[in-house]
Amino acid sequence: MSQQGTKQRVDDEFIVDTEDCEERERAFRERGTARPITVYGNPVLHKECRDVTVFDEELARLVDDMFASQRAAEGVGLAANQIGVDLKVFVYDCMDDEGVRHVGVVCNPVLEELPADRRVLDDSNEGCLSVPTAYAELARPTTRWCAARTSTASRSRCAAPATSRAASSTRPTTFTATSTSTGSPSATVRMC
Ligand SMILES: CSCC[C@H](NC=O)C(=O)O
Repeated sequence: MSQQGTKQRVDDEFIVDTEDCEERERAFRERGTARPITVYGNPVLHKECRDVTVFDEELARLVDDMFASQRAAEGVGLAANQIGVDLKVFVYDCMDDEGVRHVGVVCNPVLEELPADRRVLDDSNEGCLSVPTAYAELARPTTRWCAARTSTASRSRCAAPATSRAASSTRPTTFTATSTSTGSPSATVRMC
C-alpha cells in the first residue's frame, strides 16, 4: 500500500477487513517477531485478560508480533494470551465460506449471543493452537458477533469470521471491528 493510501485509510478511520489483505498482513508480520505459542496449562490462558486501555506503540508492536506468530504457527486466528500477553486482543486471517479473505485486529471484544432464530450451527472440525493435536467437531454459529470499544468509548460490532484461513495492514494503534449484518462476515477495522 502506498503512503498516500495509508494516509487515506487513517483519515477515513476505518478499513475494510477484506481489502488489501495481503499487503496489510505482510506489513504486520514483517515488522513483528514470532513468539512461542502458549499451551494449555499456562496460567495466562486460564484467567481473564486485561482490557486494552492504552493504544500506543507497545500495542502496535504486540499486534505485529501476533501476526508474525500467527503466520509461523499457520493459524487463522490468535489471541494475545496465546503468545503470553494477558490483554484482550485478537488477530485473524481467514477465509469465509465464499472464499473471501478477512484480516483484522480486535481489542476488547465482547461476545454476544445471537438470538436462537438467527443461529445457524456449523459443527465442523475445530482445533486450538494452544491445545496441540486435539481436534473435535464443535458446533458454533456461522456468524458470531462481538462488540469492541474504542479508546474513545464508542461501541461497534463485527461478525468475526467463524472459520477458514487468511490475514492484515498498515500500522494501526487502535483497532476496533465494526459493522456487519447477517450472512457472510464483513467487518471493518477502525484505525484511530
Ligand atoms: C477457531 S479457529 C482458530 C483456531 C486456531 N487459532 C488459535 O488457536 C487456529 O488454527 O488458527
